[in-house]
Amino acid sequence: MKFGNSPSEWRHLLPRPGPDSHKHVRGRLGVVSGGALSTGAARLSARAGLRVGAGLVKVFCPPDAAPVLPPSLEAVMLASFATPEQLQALADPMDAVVIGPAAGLVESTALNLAALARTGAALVVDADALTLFRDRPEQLFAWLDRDDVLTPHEGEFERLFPGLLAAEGREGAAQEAARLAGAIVVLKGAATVIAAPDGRLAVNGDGSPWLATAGSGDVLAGMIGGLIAQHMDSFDAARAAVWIHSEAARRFGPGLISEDLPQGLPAVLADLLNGSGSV
Ligand SMILES: NC(=O)C1=CN([C@@H]2O[C@H](COP(=O)(O)OP(=O)(O)OC[C@H]3O[C@@H](n4cnc5c(N)ncnc54)[C@H](O)[C@@H]3O)[C@@H](O)[C@H]2O)[C@@H](O)CC1
Ligand SMILES: Nc1ncnc2c1ncn2[C@@H]1O[C@H](COP(=O)(O)OP(=O)(O)O)[C@@H](O)[C@H]1O
Repeated sequence: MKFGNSPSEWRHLLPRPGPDSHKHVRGRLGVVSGGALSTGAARLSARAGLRVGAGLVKVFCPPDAAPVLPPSLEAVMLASFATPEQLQALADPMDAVVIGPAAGLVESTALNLAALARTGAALVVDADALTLFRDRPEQLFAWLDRDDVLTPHEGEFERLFPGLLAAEGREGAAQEAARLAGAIVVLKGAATVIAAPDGRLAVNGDGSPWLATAGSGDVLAGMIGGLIAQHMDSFDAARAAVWIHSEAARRFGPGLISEDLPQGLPAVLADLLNGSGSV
C-alpha cells in the first residue's frame, strides 16, 4: 500500500504525554556512542530523541569516551560498557536503541548490534552499523525484527543491496530491501522513501536541501528512535520523523547545521499537536 507523507496521514498518531505520565512511561531511548574521538554523532541523536519526546535518553559509551561526554550531556544520561554483554544489560530496559552513528567500522560494532538484538528494544541502525555489513548483509538481516529500522543514504544502501537501486529505482528498491532485511528501510535523499516488509510504502517529497550537512542523518536516527520509544509503530515513526526533520530544516533555512535541528523540533511539534501554524 503506497502512502504520500502529509501530516494528515500520521499526526493523530504522534505521542503526547498523558496526565499520569512519568519519564519511564513516556519512552526510553538508548544511543550507542563511538569512542572518545567520535562522540558527536551520538550526542546529536540523543538530543533529537529527547526533543521528539522520549522521556528518558541514555547514551551508552565505551570506557574511553566516559570522561569526554558528561560536559556536553545535561538531560541525557550516560552509562559506560566494556563488553557487548554489558551493553545488552544496559539496553535491556530500553524501548528503542540507535546504533551506528560514528560507531566505527570495527568488529565490536557488529558484536554490539548482535547484543542489542537480544534485547526487547527496537533498533534504529544507521551509518557505520550499515556499512560494516557491506560483505555480509545476511548477517545483519538475521539479527533484525520487523519493528527495527535501517536508515541508509544511497551510498550505504548500495553497500547492503548492490545493484538494487539501478535495477528497481528508489521506490522498488526500498520495498525489496525491506522485504530482504525483514525490517523498515528508510532510503534517505531529496525524496526519502520509507518501506516496510509488509508492503507499506511512503514517499516524502518535501525534503529540504539545507539538510545536506554533516550529522543531519544522526539527528534523524535519534528522532525515529525517540518516536518508536514512545510506542509509535516503526513505519509511522519513520515517516513522521522524516517529515518533521525536513520541516525543521525548511523553517531554519540558510546556515543550518545539525545542532540546530533538535532545537527546531518544538515549534514543528507544537503546530502538529495543536493543529495550528503552517501545518
Ligand atoms: N558529528 C559527527 O560526529 C558526525 C559523524 N559522522 C560519522 O563519521 C563517520 C564517517 O562518515 P562518512 O560521511 O565519511 O561516511 P559515509 O558512509 O556517509 O560516506 C562515505 C562515502 O559514501 C558516499 N556517500 C556518502 N553519502 C552519500 C549519499 N548520500 N549518496 C551516495 N553516496 C554517498 C561518498 O562516496 C562518501 O565519500 C561515520 O561513522 C559517521 O557516522 C557523520 O555522521 C557526520 C557527523
Ligand atoms: N539535497 C537534499 N534534499 C533533501 N534532503 C537531503 C538532501 N541531502 C541530504 N538530505 C537529508 O539529510 C540527511 C543526511 O543523512 P546522512 O547522509 O546520513 O548524513 P550524516 O551521515 O552526515 O548524518 C538525510 O535525512 C537526507 O534525506
